[in-house]
Amino acid sequence: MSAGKDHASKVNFHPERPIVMIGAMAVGKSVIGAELARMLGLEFIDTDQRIVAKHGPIPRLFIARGEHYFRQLEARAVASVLDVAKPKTVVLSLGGGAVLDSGTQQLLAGATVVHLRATVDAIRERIERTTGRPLLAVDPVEAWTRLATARAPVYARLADITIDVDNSSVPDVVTRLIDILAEESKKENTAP
Ligand SMILES: Nc1ncnc2c1ncn2[C@@H]1O[C@H](COP(=O)(O)OP(=O)(O)O)[C@@H](O)[C@H]1O
Ligand SMILES: O=C(O)C1=C[C@@H](OP(=O)(O)O)[C@@H](O)[C@H](O)C1
Ligand SMILES: [Mg+2]
Repeated sequence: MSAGKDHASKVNFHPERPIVMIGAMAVGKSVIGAELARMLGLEFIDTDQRIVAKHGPIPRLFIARGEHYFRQLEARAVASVLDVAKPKTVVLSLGGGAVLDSGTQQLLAGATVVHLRATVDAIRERIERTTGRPLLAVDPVEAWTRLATARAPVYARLADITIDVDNSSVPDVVTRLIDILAEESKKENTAP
């Protein structure tokens, strides 16, 4: 048995709704979402990965078709998972800007939404060295700060759970998150 299943069975946590990871660019939605899914024995879906698999790299899409087109693909990718009669209990990681779509915002009401939150200092190195995010192509630290600040109220409004990820390893964040999810689900199940 994997360590993941072991931990999950110890906390006896079986989610009833999809778990959706939101937050600013590079905070860890993709890697933490994937690890959370592995630990819980659930399917993992990343909307950006789905778009790239079907349409090619995001920077090229932004240049060839524009950001608006990308946002339509993104909203459709979210809807294909959440806008169905009985959404599967998957872990779904979104891109940082996906939550700006009003249809996506409505669909998130049927999910457990996890907001991963980081300060710019904690992720400065990541956004300076990585490529592949067209919105961070020029002056990444300034661009990240501007977008993260503008979107922060949306993340806060949509989140059921907010986790500060600064100075925490991926396994640490996942362990904390599973404990919180299990605790929340216990509260829901024992509520009068
Ligand atoms: N808690 C963490 N500790 C160290 N590195 C991390 C952590 N979270 C994410 N990373 C790294 O930061 C980069 C961005 O992570 P990613 O999951 O792609 O972020 P997002 O999907 O939020 O944009 C990746 O290289 C990833 O391995
Ligand atoms: O915040 C954004 O607008 C974006 C975030 C990216 O995903 P990550 O948040 O996973 O980096 C990706 O969807 C695209 O480059 C646009
Ligand atoms: Mg990602």
